[in-house]
Amino acid sequence: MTLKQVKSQFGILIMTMFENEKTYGRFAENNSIDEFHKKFDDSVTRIQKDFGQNYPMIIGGKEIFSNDIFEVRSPADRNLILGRFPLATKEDTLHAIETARDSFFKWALVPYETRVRIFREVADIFSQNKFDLAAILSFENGKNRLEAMGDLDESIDFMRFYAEQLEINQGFSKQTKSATSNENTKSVLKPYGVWGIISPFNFPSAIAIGMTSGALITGNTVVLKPSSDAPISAFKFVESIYHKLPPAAINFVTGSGSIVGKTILSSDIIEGIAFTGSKQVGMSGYSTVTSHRPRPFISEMGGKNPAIVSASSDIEKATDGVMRAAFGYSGQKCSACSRVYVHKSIAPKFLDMLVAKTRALKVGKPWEKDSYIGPVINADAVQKFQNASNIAKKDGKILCGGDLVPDASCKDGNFVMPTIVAGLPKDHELIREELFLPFLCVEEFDNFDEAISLANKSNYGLTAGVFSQDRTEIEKFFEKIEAGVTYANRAASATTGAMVGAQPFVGWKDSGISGKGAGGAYYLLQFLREQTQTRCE
Ligand SMILES: NC(=O)c1ccc[n+]([C@@H]2O[C@H](COP(=O)([O-])OP(=O)(O)OC[C@H]3O[C@@H](n4cnc5c(N)ncnc54)[C@H](O)[C@@H]3O)[C@@H](O)[C@H]2O)c1
Ligand SMILES: N[C@@H](CCC=O)C(=O)O
Repeated sequence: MTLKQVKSQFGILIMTMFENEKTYGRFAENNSIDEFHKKFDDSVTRIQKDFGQNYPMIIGGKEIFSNDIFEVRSPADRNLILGRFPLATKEDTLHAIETARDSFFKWALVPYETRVRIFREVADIFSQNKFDLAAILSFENGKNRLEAMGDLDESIDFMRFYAEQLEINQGFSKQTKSATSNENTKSVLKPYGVWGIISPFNFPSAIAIGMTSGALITGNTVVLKPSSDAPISAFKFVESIYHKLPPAAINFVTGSGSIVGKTILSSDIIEGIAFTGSKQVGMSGYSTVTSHRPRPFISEMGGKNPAIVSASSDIEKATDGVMRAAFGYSGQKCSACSRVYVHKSIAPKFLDMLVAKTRALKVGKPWEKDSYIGPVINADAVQKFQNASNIAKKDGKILCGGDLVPDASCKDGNFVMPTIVAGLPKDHELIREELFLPFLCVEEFDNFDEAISLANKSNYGLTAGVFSQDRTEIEKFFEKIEAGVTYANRAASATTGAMVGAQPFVGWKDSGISGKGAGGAYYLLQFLREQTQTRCE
C-alpha cells in the first residue's frame, strides 16, 4: 500500500492509505487469471456443503431461530435451496428497534479510533474470505464470477474508505474560533440514534454493508433488513461484526418488506433511514418517515440510464461500453444502461456490431467460469421481461433476444435473453420506465443537443454516458446532463461500475433524495448531526 496526501474536510493535510480492493484487476495485472479461476472453483465446491442450513436473525446480540421461515433458492437453479431464514413478525422487529435504542449510548460513546479499528478488522476478514463469500453471492443472486467478486470488493472498499474518512476527519470533532476570550468553542458531529437500513437484492453485500457501515461507524445503532431474495450475504457481514460490538448495536431482522420493512419505517424510535431500492418503496417510505417530524432519510432509488453515441465516436469502444453497461448482471443494476441515443449516420454500423457482440455473450450458470449472463432474480422479473418483450414486439422492433433462454441447462433457472429493441416512439413506456432487466432500447438522433435533451427527458437522473471524439461535445455533455454519475468514452462500461473513493455514487432527480454519494467524502456526514459546545472560563 502506498501513502498519499489528501486534505480532510477541515483542510488538514493527512496521509491516506485507501486503495480499492480490485481483486480480479490485481490477478490480471500479475498474469494470474488462471489462479483467480482456480480459487473461485475451489470456493464453489467448498461452500455447497452449507446449502440448506437454517440461519438466525440477530437481535440484542443473540442468534434467534424460528419455525416460521422462508426459503432462499438460487435464481439460476430453483431446485437449489441455499438457506432458510426466519420470517420475522412485527413484534420481532419492534423488539430489535427497542434493543437498538437501549444500546445507543454504549456504542455512541466508544472512541472513534476503536470504531475505525473494528471496521478495518472486519474488512480484513472479508478480504481473507472473499472467494467463498463471492461464490455464495453468485449462487444467491445470480452474479457472474467477476460481478460477484466486484460486489465483495466494493463491500471491503466501503468499510475501509469510511474508516479512513472518520480517521482523517478526526471523528468529525473540531475546535472552532472562539468569539470572545472567555469562551472555548467546539463543533462536534454526533450520531442520531437508531437507524433502519433497508437493502435491495442486487448488491446484497456491498449495498447492505455500505449503508450499515455508514450508520454504525459514525456511532449510530442499526436494525438491518436485507432483501428476502438475497439475505445470506448480509448475514455474513452481521455474523462477522456483531460480537465485536456492544450487544444490539447491530440487529439483523429478516422477512417481508410489508411487515419488517414497514414496521421499521413506521417506528417512532427510529431516528434515520438508509434505504436503497425502487422509487415506489423509497418514496412511500419517505412520506411515512417524515410525515409528522423531520428525520434524515437517505434513499437511493431507480434509474433509466442513457448513453449517447455521437457521430464522431469510436464505435468499437461504444459498443463494448454499451453492451457491458446494459447486460452486465442482466441489467439488474440501478446504473444499467437501458436507453441508447445513437447518431443516425452511424446507427446501422453501431447496431450491427452491438447485436453481434450481444449474441456472442454466454448465458449460463453464473458461478461457471465462462458465463457472462446469469439469471434474473425471480419469477416476477421473468414475467416482467415477457410483458416488456410482448409490448416491444407490438410497438417497435426486437433486434435480438425477446425470449426465454431455450437451452436445457437453463430450464430450472430464471434465464432470459439479452434484448435490444429499436423503433419505439421516443416517449414510449419502455423508454420511460425502469425495467431492471437485460433490456435495451435504441433510438436515433440528428444532432447532439437533441440527444442531450432526449437523455434528460426522464424523471430519473442516476448515471449517464457519452461516446464522442469531439471535445466540445464531451464538455457539453458534462455541462448539461442531468445525472449524478457520468462517464465519457468508458469502454469498460458506459454507465456502470463506479469505484469507491473515485466515483461517489449519487442519484439526481427521482433517483435519490440526499444528493450525496455513497463511497464519497460527504457520505458519512449524513449520519451525523452537529452540536456546538461552548465552555466558558
Ligand atoms: N440508486 C442506487 O444506488 C440503487 C442501488 C441498487 C438498487 N437500486 C434500485 O433498487 C431496485 C431493485 O431492488 P429491489 O427489487 O430489491 O427493490 P425493492 O424496492 O423492491 O426492495 C428494496 C427493499 O425494500 C424492502 N421493501 C419492499 N416493500 C417494502 C415496504 N412496503 N416497506 C418497507 N420495505 C419494503 C424489500 O424487502 C427490500 O429489502 C431498483 O429500482 C434499483 O434501481 C438503486
Ligand atoms: N454502484 C453500482 C451500481 C449500484 C446499483 O445497482 C455501479 O456503479 O454500477
